[in-house]
Amino acid sequence: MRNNVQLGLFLILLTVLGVLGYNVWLLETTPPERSYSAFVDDLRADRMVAVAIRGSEIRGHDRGGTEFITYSPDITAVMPLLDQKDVEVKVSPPPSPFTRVMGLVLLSMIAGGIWLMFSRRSTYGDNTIWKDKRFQIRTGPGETKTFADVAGIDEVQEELKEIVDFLKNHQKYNLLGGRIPKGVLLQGPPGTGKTLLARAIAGEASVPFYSIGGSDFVEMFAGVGASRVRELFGLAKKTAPCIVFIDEIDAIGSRRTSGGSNEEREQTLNALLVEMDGFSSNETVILIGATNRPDVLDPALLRPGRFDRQLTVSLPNLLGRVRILEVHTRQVAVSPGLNLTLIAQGIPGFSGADIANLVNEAALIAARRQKQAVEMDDFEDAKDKILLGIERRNAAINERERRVIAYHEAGHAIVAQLLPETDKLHKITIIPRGMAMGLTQQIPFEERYTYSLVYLLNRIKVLLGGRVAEKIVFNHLSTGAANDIAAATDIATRLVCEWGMSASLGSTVYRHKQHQFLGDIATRGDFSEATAREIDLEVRRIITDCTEETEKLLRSHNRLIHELAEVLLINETIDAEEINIVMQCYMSSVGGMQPDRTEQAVAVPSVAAVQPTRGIPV
Ligand SMILES: Nc1ncnc2c1ncn2[C@@H]1O[C@H](COP(=O)(O)OP(=O)(O)OP(=O)(O)O)[C@@H](O)[C@H]1O
Ligand SMILES: [Zn+2]
Repeated sequence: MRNNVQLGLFLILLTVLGVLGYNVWLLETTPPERSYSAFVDDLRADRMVAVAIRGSEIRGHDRGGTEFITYSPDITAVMPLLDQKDVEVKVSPPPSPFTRVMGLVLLSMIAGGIWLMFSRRSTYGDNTIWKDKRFQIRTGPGETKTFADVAGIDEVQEELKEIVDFLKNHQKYNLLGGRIPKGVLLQGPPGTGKTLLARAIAGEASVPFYSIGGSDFVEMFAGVGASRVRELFGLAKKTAPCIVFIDEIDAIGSRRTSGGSNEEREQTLNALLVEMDGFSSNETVILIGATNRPDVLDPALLRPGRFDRQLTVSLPNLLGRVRILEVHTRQVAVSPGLNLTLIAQGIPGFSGADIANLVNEAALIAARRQKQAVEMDDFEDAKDKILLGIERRNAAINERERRVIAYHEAGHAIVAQLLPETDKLHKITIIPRGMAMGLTQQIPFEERYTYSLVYLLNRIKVLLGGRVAEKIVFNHLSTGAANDIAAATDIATRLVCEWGMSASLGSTVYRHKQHQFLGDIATRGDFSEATAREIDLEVRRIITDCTEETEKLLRSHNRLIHELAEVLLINETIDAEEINIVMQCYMSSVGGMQPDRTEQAVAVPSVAAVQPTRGIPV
């Protein structure tokens, strides 16, 4: 891949240099232009020595030795004058259309050549064995990934070790008559390492690896996909034991419809099923399919003897993220002070691919800063860049708006700091980034799978804290809190409808109209109009109560809002340590008041669906 890119760049450079060189040469060889009338005047005044005529172009030099070029509307008109003045005349034929066409043809051939080289070799480099542009298979003993490159998904990896053993010792299994599994379906969110796992299996077992995207099978023409399936498996069987990996298998494997709307895809799927049933156990071809949408797969694919192993690859937890960070920081120079656990804590919800990207981005930032090794602040900045977009330091924000933002963020931060069971504050900034004008970031301290009612209510209050602070200080409402309010409403709604935490509505699930529930969008029809009203009222009550409590809390710490906002206005970004200093100064001035941590936590199961706290944009 890298070689191709280099080659491509080299070719582009060559072309650019060529074009530049040609232009310079043209400039050098083209004498300064003289107007036609000036030329005729010179001719009449006997100042011409010799001219060369080509088409309408006249080049020549005068008695002073100066060269020039001019263009004549009608050469025959100047000929008598040239004759009369005894100027030496050379005539050559104008460039024929043929030469022009040849030039064009040559140029397009060069361009076409470059394009061909790119399109043929770009995706899979030297391992590509089918050079059809749309349909590429990568194979090769060159598979260098191993299980050492995969981290954070140990259970899945453990299951797959067995497959490696099948591939390595297939004779043993064949002798014993055991049936080797034919297909493994890896399902899970994007970027969690499904492709990587498949490659690592091939690498561990040192067998050929054929990789193809599901959508590559589906063509405009009926029958093409099916024949490609046969071709692929024909090839695989010849080189068994081997692994065939089909990414996005849902593109061909989704449920067949009775309407017969997509015949081509069905033919392809049928061919795949036939092939899977077809290969016998002494041809150890293991098919690995990957999908993020297992729910749409045709049940026929999941029957025993086909994809009989189904493994879920989920997003890594805290420890998993640390391990993945370890894998990816192996190739970069990192400073000894790097705390991977701290980094992993700050990136809940990141997939393996996100982490790989983060490490790369941090390394780039460190390089830009001329550092010898990647440090914590490089990671911090890389994370912000990925999560929130780039800093917009030059965004035109007037002074009053800046103040509003500072007080808004201070409001979020103070509520988070004063209430119990809230996520730890990580950073506050009033530098606009991406869509956000300012930001208060919190880090969930430990991996949370369940959330208490207190946590959820306090999270709503933290979200509302920005707007409430604005109201207290400026006595106005602004649109800056739109996202906060949406997030707060969402939590309140789910609290009532999904988690059965409302006192008046009780522990009942209400499939609320806007909520995606267990995969399908439920409609309001699941409960009565009266209940719907009650839900609305209850959600509103929660938000109103939380707003009132937040306001009470912030009003009683009015001075703290001003202090924190002033620090923010000066420093723009402050981290956890600095926030603590401001808090401590304030606390000791008011007599060591401690946050009230007496409320009782109520554990609630299965609330993992709450989005990880990724910061609260204004
Ligand atoms: N568990 C992991 N350990 C180490 N690296 C990982 C892991 N998961 C993902 N990565 C990194 O992310 C890259 C992309 O992951 P991969 O393509 O395997 O994800 P995927 O699950 O197949 O995604 P998709 O569903 O989008 O195809 C890998 O090449 C690797 O660098
Ligand atoms: Zn906000």
